[in-house]
Amino acid sequence: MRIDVVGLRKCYGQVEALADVTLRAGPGRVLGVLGHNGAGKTTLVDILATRTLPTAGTARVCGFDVVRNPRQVRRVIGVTGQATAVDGALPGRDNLVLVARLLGANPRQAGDRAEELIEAFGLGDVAGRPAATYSGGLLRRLDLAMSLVGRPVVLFLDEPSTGLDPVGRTELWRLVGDLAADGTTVVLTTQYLDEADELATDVVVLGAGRVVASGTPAQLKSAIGTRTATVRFADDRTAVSAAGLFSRVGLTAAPLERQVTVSLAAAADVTTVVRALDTVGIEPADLTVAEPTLTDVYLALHREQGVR
Ligand SMILES: Nc1ncnc2c1ncn2[C@@H]1O[C@H](COP(=O)(O)OP(=O)(O)OP(=O)(O)O)[C@@H](O)[C@H]1O
Repeated sequence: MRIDVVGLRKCYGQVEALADVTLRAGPGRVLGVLGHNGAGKTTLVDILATRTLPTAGTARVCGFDVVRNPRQVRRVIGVTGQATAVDGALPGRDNLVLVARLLGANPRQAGDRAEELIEAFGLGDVAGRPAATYSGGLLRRLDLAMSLVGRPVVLFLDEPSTGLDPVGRTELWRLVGDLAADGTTVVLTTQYLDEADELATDVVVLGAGRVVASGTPAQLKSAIGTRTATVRFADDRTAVSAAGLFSRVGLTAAPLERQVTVSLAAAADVTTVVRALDTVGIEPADLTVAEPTLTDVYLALHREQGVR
């Protein structure tokens, strides 16, 4: 296992940031760590990245215990996120060379590694410019490249696409997907559920320092999420009366202008919707069924368990 956490607990004075967290991740997995502000995501990553010590429990990265072997842990991990490691006054190339030198490479090796990453991350045109002149997307790419200089096998990514435009996000997601395909284990902490939906092979949802749900996105969606049917009508008035009808037959329905969204919980399926309309002779203009997203899963957990 690349990441092996058992019964992890962390207290900051009276605050119990992590109560009892157990999780694992192997090579090539992208572990999405989700949870509200204060759920314990940063604390978990800080312990795994040896920035803070746990109060109890064990955490191993590539078999190295974070408390007993922090130096070995640091040698196999990369940390990236808010572009804090980038020196804006230096060109992108020099930032990469600097990191390589800090990791012990000689000038020639450092230059070679910088060129490899410049090429892999499409930074060739801007590598000679001070990083302060980069757009948000370029800066994120440089930050990610810098975290990969030492060829980490475990990479911690903190909200990697914050502030990126849709093209930048898609590009960054592709780069992360490629890393995982090459065997890197990625731990992704994010508030963006679509990001986790796109990237994560496994998800843990933290709530008040505990794991409140875990599994692959597909498992979570089928266990917790609810499919929805969206029915469109000719006009607002029909939509409102259809919504009332759905409620009377026990369906949860929300009208919005000419559209009604019906949640297809365990017992209900799309035929219940169609039959209900049929009994009163209402013709829908259109009907679509959508599979649940991670956002639906998260909101359901929030309702059921008060995930915070
Ligand atoms: N250095 C610290 N001293 C005291 N309390 C802390 C410290 N760091 C974190 N906490 C508390 O521990 C809890 C977990 O915080 P943590 O930052 O791990 O959550 P998070 O899920 O990363 O939140 P966010 O999404 O806001 O980053 C919170 O109640 C927080 O206030």
